[in-house]
Amino acid sequence: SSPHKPHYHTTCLTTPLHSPSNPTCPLESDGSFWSPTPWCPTPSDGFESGPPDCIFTTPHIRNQGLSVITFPPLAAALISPALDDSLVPPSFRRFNSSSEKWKIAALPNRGLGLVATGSFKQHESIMVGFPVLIVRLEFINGDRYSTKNKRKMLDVAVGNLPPETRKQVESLARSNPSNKKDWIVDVLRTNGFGIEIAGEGHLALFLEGSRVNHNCRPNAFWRWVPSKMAMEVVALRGIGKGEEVAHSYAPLGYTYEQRKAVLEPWGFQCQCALCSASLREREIADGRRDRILEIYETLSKAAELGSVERVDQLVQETMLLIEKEELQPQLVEYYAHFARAYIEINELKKAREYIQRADKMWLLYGGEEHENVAGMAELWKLLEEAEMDADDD
Ligand SMILES: C[S@@+](CC[C@H](N)C(=O)[O-])C[C@H]1O[C@@H](n2cnc3c(N)ncnc32)[C@H](O)[C@@H]1O
Repeated sequence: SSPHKPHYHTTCLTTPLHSPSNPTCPLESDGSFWSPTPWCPTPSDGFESGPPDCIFTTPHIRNQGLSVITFPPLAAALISPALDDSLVPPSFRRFNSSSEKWKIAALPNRGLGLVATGSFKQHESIMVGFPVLIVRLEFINGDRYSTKNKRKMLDVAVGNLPPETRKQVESLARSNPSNKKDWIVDVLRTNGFGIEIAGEGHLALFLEGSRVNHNCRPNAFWRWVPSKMAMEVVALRGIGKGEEVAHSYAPLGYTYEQRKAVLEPWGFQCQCALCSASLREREIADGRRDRILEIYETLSKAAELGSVERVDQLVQETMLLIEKEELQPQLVEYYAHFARAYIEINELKKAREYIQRADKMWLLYGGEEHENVAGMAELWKLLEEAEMDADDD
């Protein structure tokens, strides 16, 4: 058989997404898959106690290779559902360049970015990308490793990648990082996407996906699809040919100051339309955003007081503010919140309607593997219990 063909047990392919590890999964020690053999620091490398983060590389996956620095069971949980390229549906393999409707182009004041070369409908998939480097967040941010050791391990992880991939990773480096020696940490901090593997935070680097710039009123969002080991950029609204595709690096709904604070690590002055609007316009937007949050908190109080009219009013006000601020993706959380309030005041028909809407939106935005499958199941259970109680009365 081909030396590049991964060896795997089919049981690994059914590893539940968020189970920390599958004891039948052989990947942790499977040298025929990881190449070179995974490397783990020991006390002689200055590493003290606890489970070490190891370096895993698979040089051929998805035609570009992947290096991972994390705990061994997490490396197995990351890769096992997505091991076999042939099991990945065509839409999740590398797009054939003739079918791509985007290009990477130079843009004023923000380096390179993604530009639509065709139009996209709302919720259409724009780009699918696979990670080339994934690093456990606490490996970078924590102090279990010295700066020197972190640098050494990151250099090895990148050095293990095929030359073409390595070159592309290097091209993501800024020309003026504050510390040139830590270029790869800088690349990860300014280009990495936060993903979770079995509940643990990691930074994932994508070659093309990392070129998507920030906009506070984005026309796109991205999601991590664990079973395909892929990130997908999806249109939030219709996008026309020639438009820049941008997502928000900051959580949607933040005020100007909050955005400024979270965007700080990227080291750029946000000049999106919302941030460079007049002070008056910014204050209006911030006022609405603050009010949305205030209602979120007030809603359960109104429900506690049992006032249906008040809950109705607050729900309507939130919907209006969300529309004005173009924060529709946030509705997914608000629908669930409205439903909880309506359950509390026994308005079960309304509660059911909002749970249905939340369910639909989670699927729309998060896909089948969205991060709140358990949360939604719990909400449905809550409703069904309330409905049974009501029937008993
Ligand atoms: C993930 S990269 C995006 C691709 C980047 N423009 C490039 O040329 O590789 C993030 C960096 O892009 C720049 N950037 C992204 N969005 C921006 C914006 N709205 N305004 C100015 N610079 C931006 C910043 O330098 C930021 O650190």
